[in-house]
Parts: sequence; structure tokens; C-alpha cells
Amino acid sequence: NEFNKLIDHYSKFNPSPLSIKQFLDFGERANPAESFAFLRKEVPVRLANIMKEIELLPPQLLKMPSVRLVTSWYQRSFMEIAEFDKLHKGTPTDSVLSDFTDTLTRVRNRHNTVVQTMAEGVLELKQQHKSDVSSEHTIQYFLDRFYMSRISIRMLINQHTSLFGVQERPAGNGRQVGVIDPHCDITSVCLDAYENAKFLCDQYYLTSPNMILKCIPEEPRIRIVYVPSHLYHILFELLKNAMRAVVEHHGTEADLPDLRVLIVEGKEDITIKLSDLGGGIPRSASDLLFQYMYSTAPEPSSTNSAPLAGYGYGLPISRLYAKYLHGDLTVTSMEGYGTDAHVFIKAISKDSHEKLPIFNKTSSKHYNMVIGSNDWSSPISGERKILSSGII
Ligand SMILES: N#Cc1c[nH]c2ncccc12
Repeated sequence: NEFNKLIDHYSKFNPSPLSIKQFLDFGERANPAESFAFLRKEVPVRLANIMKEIELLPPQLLKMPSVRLVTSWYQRSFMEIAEFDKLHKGTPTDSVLSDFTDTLTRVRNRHNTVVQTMAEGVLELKQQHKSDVSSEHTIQYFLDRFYMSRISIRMLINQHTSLFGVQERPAGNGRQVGVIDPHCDITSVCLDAYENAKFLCDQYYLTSPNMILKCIPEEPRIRIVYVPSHLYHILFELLKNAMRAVVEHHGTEADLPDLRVLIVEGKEDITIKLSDLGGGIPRSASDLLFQYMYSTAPEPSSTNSAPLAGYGYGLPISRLYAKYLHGDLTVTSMEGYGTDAHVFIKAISKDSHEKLPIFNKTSSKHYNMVIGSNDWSSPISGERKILSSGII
């Protein structure tokens, strides 16, 4: 039908990753018509690419009420924006431009609860079906790409609406270009995140660890071209987890060991190390911190759910924010001692391009991949070999 033909049409195009420099140039030129000309095609292309992957999900997940709801939001948003691409070729009038910006705002608001709604879908699946290794792999692979796609589309929308939208949002220090700060001061974002995580920690535990922050070099202050709200999200999540570990390991009456944050400016990478003496977790558990299937647990009752409770989806999503501009996030624990989290950010803005999922044969292979038998020994000895022709 018309809808599927449109999805197939736009999914044939690869998403076009923008560099931070291009975002800045778009912003400094402040030309809404140029932004419109790019977005009216690029947003449907990115939506169609991820919608083709949604179709490849295990049927039992697709049937979940929450997943059906999210899928309906994507379909409606795709049609609304593809409409502009179809109807308004050439230079847009002012009213078309303001309608487009309003539509982008409506789309962004429609999708505000996508993360928790998908988590509910994963929970529904876990409660109705016994999860197996290959569907866990498929869901992990899909959700990383699905949430990365969502981060990238919301970035495009936020950049356009903050530059050209009616509600003047003079965010940040007034020198921001849209949602980007060309001189983002890492130390001040870190102090903001610490103050807010400390507030939550004090509110729940009536105590919280101090933070010692060190920069190398100390002067001049380390600044990057970055999206402050992304950096804040990452650091807030890591600081909450570190505080929770320290208070729960030492107890609320103890003299708590400080959190230590070290920010180092290298030629290629800027690294933020966040160390705590919160007793760490065993290696067997540290991979699980980033597993969506593992991190999805029934919501604890609202009364006793500690604001720092659970690791939820905060860590996997924080890692995606770091990866979005070709950085990374790792968590390394020494059980019985504490944990180091590292956030890696590209130091050179010309190395900062969006990292986007692409729907193609390679990505499709992940959805019908059956995890074969083990090619490494496991504790159970004497396992029989299984060949395609049967048991030997
Ligand atoms: N992110 C993060 C963490 C930072 N410290 C931690 N301790 C135990 C488990 C997770 C963490």
C-alpha cells in the first residue's frame, strides 16, 4: 500500500551523518529554509531506516502492546513529515516553515516516552516468554541501534526548533548555537551533575560522598564543542551510580570516601575518569549493567523506589550518548574495592560526526542469526558435538 511504498522508498537512502561543524555552520548561518530542505528528507530517511529494523524484530516482541504503541507513533510521525517532502518542493513559504517546525515539535513530544514504553515491552516479553540467548542478542543489538537512531533524530529536531522555533530557548551560557555549546566547559557540567546527584542522594540517604575534581592541564580550562545536555546526562548517571555504591557499601553513618574525577585533555581524546570506593561489582555482573534484558525489572513501588535505584536504562543510554559523536563509555570494577568509569570524547571537533545505524543486508543478518553452539569450553564437561547432520 501507499504507506509501505513510502517506507521502502526512504529506507533505500542511507542516513547522512552530520559533523558537529556542520551543525554549527547550519546554526551560524541561521537559514531555516536550508535546514528545512535537509530535514524534510533526512528525518523520514532516518525514521524509515529504523522502522525497517522494527519489522525484523522477533514476532513475539512485535506483538507486545507497548511495542505496537511505539510502532504506531513512528508510523504516524513518518507520514506527517514525509507529507512535507511530498507537498512542498522548492523554497518554502514562511507559513510552511512554521508548520514544519510545529510538526517537528509535535513529533518530538509524541515520542517523549519511547524509552520507558519500549522497556515495558521488553518486560511484557520477559513475563510472557522464557528469553533465549539469540533473542537477547537480537534485542540488545536492536535497542542500541533504535535508541541511537532516536538520539540522532531528536538532535536534528532540537537543533532546528532551538534555532528557528518560536519559543526562544536561550539555553546555557547564551553563546550556544542551538543545542551545541562551542566552548562547553567540562568541569562546570560535571559540577552541575554532581550537585544534582548529591541532592537526590542526600534526599534519600541523608548523606552523600564529596567529589574531588582534577584537570590535566589545570589551565586553560578544558573546553570542547559538544552538546552540554548529552554530557550532563552521562555524568549525572555515572555520579548517581557511584554515590549509590559508596553509601550502600559503607553505610549511611560512615565517613564516606570521596568520589574522584580526573579530566585529561589528550591530542585525540578527552577522557573523564570517575573513581569510587563503593566496593565494586564482580566481573560477572559488570557486563549486565549494559544489558537491556537484564536491566529491565518491574518498577519498584513508587514509595520506596530510591531515586538512585536500579541501573535501569540509564547506563546503556549514557553509553549511546557518548558513542553518538564517536566517543565511548566504559565501567571497570574491582570487586571488594571500587569502580572506575571512563567517558571518552573526541578532542577535535572535525572528528565529531554522528554515528548512525544503517538498515542494510549486514544489519538484517543480525535479526535471523541463530547463536550456534559454543566454540569455547564451558564448565559442563563432555558436551556432545552437534553437527548440522545431527549428533555424532
Ligand atoms: N556506572 C556506574 C558505577 C559506578 N560505581 C559503581 N559501582 C557498582 C556498580 C556500578 C557502578
